[in-house]
This record gives sequence, C-alpha cells and structure tokens, in this order.
Amino acid sequence: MVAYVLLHAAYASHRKQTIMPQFKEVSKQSSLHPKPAGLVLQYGTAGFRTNAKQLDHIMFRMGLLTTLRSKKTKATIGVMVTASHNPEEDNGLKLVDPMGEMVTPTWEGYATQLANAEQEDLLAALQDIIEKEAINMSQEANVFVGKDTRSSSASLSQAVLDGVSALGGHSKDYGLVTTPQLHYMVCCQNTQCKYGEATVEGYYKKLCQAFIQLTKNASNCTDDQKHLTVDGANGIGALKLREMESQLKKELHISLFNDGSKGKLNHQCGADFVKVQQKPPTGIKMNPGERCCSFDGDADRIVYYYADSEGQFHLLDGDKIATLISIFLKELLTQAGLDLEMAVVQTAYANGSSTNYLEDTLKVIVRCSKTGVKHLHRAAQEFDIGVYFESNGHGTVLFSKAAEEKIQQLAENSSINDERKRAALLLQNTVNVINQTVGDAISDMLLIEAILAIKGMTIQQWDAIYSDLPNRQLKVKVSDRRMIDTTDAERRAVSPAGLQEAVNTLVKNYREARSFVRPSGTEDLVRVYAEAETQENADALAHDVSLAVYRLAGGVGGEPKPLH
Ligand SMILES: CC(=O)N[C@H]1[C@@H](OP(=O)(O)O)O[C@H](CO)[C@@H](O)[C@@H]1O
Ligand SMILES: [Mg+2]
Repeated sequence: MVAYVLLHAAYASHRKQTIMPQFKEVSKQSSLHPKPAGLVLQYGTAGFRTNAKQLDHIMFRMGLLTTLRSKKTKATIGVMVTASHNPEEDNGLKLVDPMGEMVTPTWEGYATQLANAEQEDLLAALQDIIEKEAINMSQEANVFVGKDTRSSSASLSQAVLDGVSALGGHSKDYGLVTTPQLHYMVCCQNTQCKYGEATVEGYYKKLCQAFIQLTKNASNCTDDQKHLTVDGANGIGALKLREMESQLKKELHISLFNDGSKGKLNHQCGADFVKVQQKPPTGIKMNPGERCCSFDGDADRIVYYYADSEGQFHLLDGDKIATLISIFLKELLTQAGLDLEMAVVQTAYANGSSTNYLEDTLKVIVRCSKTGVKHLHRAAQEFDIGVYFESNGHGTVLFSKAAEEKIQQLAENSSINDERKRAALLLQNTVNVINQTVGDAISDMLLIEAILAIKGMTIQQWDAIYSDLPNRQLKVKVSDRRMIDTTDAERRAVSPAGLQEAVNTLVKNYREARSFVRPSGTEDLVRVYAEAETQENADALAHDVSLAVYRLAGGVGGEPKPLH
C-alpha cells in the first residue's frame, strides 16, 4: 500500500496533472509485480524470452500494454506465455495482433519501453504510449491469454491477467494451448467467426474435417503410409495432438512419443534439437524408413525425418516442406485452371538447392526476407498465394482474400469438368486445413500428411526431389554484436569495414559455396552460415568465416576452433 501511494505521488509530481482513474489500480497492482531495478530486457525476434524468474513484472506490464493495444485497435489482442524451444527454466511471451499476426514493430518498441521503465516511472511510460497513440481510455478492451506447459507458465499468465484487469480490460484465459491455437482464437474472434469458431474444439473440428475431406479419395495411400511417428518435445503440442487424435478417424495413425509424461520439455528432443543437431530426438522409437516428425515446445514449428536401412539420418526441414507444398499447390492451380500468382518466401538460411529447385525447375517466384517469421509473413502477403517457411520448420501458407474467393467460386461451380472440380475442392480444403495466422506444427503436419497421401508419395520420394547442399551453422561470441550491420535480407554485411570483403574472398576458395554473417536477434552472438559442395568444405568455410568475424568484429572468449 505504501509503495503504491509513493508511486502515485512520484507520478503526480512528475506530470503535474490529474491522474487517470485507472492508474490507481495499476499502481496498486504493479507493486505486487515489481521490476528488479536495473534489469533491461528487449522484445526480440519472437517476443521476450529469458529465465522465468525475471519475468513476472514483464507479464504484468504486457497485460497493461495489450489492454491499450486492444483499446487502440478496438479488437481482441492475444498474449501467449511461452519460451518455445528454450529450456524448461526459461519462459517468455508473444503478443498477437487482431488478425492473429504478430504485433507491429511500433508496438514492439512500446513493449520494450514499458518493460524497462523503472518501477517509479511506470505510470509515466504508460501515459506516454496513451498520448502518442491518442488512445481513448473509455474504449472497451479484450485480451485472450494462453500458456504452454512450463511449470512457471501458470503464475506468469496470472500476472498477465492481473495487468489486464488493473487497466479495466476484459480477459479470456484459454489455459493450455499451442501458440498457433491462440493466434487462431484471436483471428476467429476478430473476424466474427468467419475464420472459424474461437474455441479449441472449433479449431480441431475445422482442421480435422478439412483433412478428412482432403484424404477421402486418396486411393494411392496404403495403410502403412497412414502411420506417422510424432515427437511432441514433451510440450503442449503433444497434449493437443492427443486431444485431437480421435477426430482424425482412421486416416492417420499417430504414434506419439515425448508426450510430457516422463521427459523434460525440449530436452534432447523437439524440432529445434533435431534441426540443429541433425540427428533424431531421444525418447522415440524409429524404425528404418518410417516417417517421423518433431514439434517444438510451443508447436509452431515442425520438421520431418527418417533413417534409411543403413541407419543414415535424413532431415526434411522447412525448405523441403515449402517445396512439397509448392509442388502440390502449383499442380492444383494448373488442373483447376486458376491464374493465381504464387511465391515462396525464404530466408538467407534456405538451402541453395531448394532455391534453385523452386526457381529453375518449379518456376515459382522466390523472395528472400530477413530472419524471423514476422518478416516472412509480411512478404508472403504480397502475393495471391504466399508459401513461407524458415529452414527450421516455422511457416505456413497465406491466401489473399481474392484468391480464396476464386477458389470458393470454382468449388461451387457445377458446370466445370471433373478434373477442375476435383482440383478446386482440394484447394478449398487445403485453405481450410491451413492455419494462416502463423506457422502451426499441427496444421502443417495435417497438410503434409494429406499431400503425401493424395500423391501416394513416400518420405524417401519427397526427400529425393532435390538434394541439400552440405551446410554448417556456427556461432561466434563478440563483445557487441550490434557492430555487425547487414543489408540485402541479411546476406551481406555492411559493417564492420572489411568483413564482407573477407567473406567474399573466402567463399571463392570453394565450389558451389555461399556464406553470410548476421547478428542473432534472440541470442547474444553472431551466426555464421556456410554451404558448399561437400560437408568438409562447408565446415572449413564456416570455420574460416568465423575466424574473420572473430578478428574483424571484436571476438571474445577464444578463437573459434575448427570442427575436425
Ligand atoms: C537461424 C535461425 O534458426 N534463427 C532463428 C532464431 O533467430 P535468430 O535471430 O537467428 O536468433 O530464432 C527465431 C525465433 O524463434 C527464428 O525465427 C529464427 O529462424
Ligand atoms: Mg516455437
């Protein structure tokens, strides 16, 4: 109580103006969610993310911020409490804008400002946002809140709810949901249910019905091919897949491992582990040749893989997923006789072979965007159909309103021939099985499974569409990673002086080689990527480039070591 009176007094004298009635409750509640003095956190590539112990005040404040965002947009806003593929001890939060997309850059900036305001400056920071955005404080506010399975998520999501109620907003607590499910709920709510019903049951119903419609005439699909092994990363995706499984009827037989009953979240399992380590997760039973996939900790990413008869591991990452989906969509567009512009959006991390295949063989438009799905999402919105995937398996497909309408009209047209009709219906159900708000492991999995079933394609055949160029990712610790500035969708470094020239010279030493350097947006380090004709050369090039970064960009902690 004393703390809040003091906070109020500090604010009143600072502003020399009348205090907003809602601020009384904010100052009272904020003293229950105090900020550790001096702690500075940044809204990064995918929201706030750090050790859960440092996050209580952030959660409360993001409850306040989303209430303002809701008043400003006159729409429901979402808050997802999760740290995705990070270890169990961490937590974090992602903010969801009205159409289910990620929050805009300006509001990411406000999130950082509000998160870092010292306790006594909180009301002033709040007032600044209200003034800058000319927010009508009497406007109603609604916030949807969801959480993942971390032990810290329950109390942290309560802190978000406290923040919303402190500013007089209404909230709906969805409890345990995947990140993409929460995005979906927000979009449904703000489209008056045109996108679907804003309930978890509604989500299952929409996706499962579309999947069953897609696969019902897949005569090429044998019972063996209906089997899929899933690694749930011991997280929320496993729980949700269990809830949904029965509705998939006999069309998909799932063996679920790492369902959270024994193992630790993301520990030696999950999509990030499999992609980075290029090896299978622990905790699953993998028979040779069998199709397997891994979700990440909040089920917004997916990668596929299998082991061949010699035990060799084969990874089918986001690039392979984007390729499979593009082939399928392009065939259907041709069969349906629909003239829609389709593009694939990748990042600089996309394997060069995938880009070559898409451009030269499949002949689709390919765009390269900055890392982080919010950038890919925006780039994909510029086309009738935008397929976007990061190599790590985070992505989805966007259909413009006009494209959806054309598909719908054709599917309802009774005077077209059977081939066009079939293609139009498949396209219509493809639109319905996809969660267009954000990358979604469950929805992506259903789409991939449907495509393989319809085409009667095995994972080995999918894998053989093109061969990945050997590649290597390395991390270099530097004293200040902001020293490295990039351009051209992060493919070229413009500072420090001489770094790009050094990379260019090194790349010339190897055949079919490519390399680039960029500061990470989620970790305090610089990432180096290299690909070349052989694994040995990709490793050597990555090492050479890491040394150049170390020397030219203020490396710390000892020179990077060669891999062999
Ligand atoms: C090379 C890589 O995988 N980078 C990841 C990683 O971003 P960095 O900015 O590279 O740290 O985390 C992002 C958020 O999850 C994800 O979108 C991105 O793809
Ligand atoms: Mg994730």
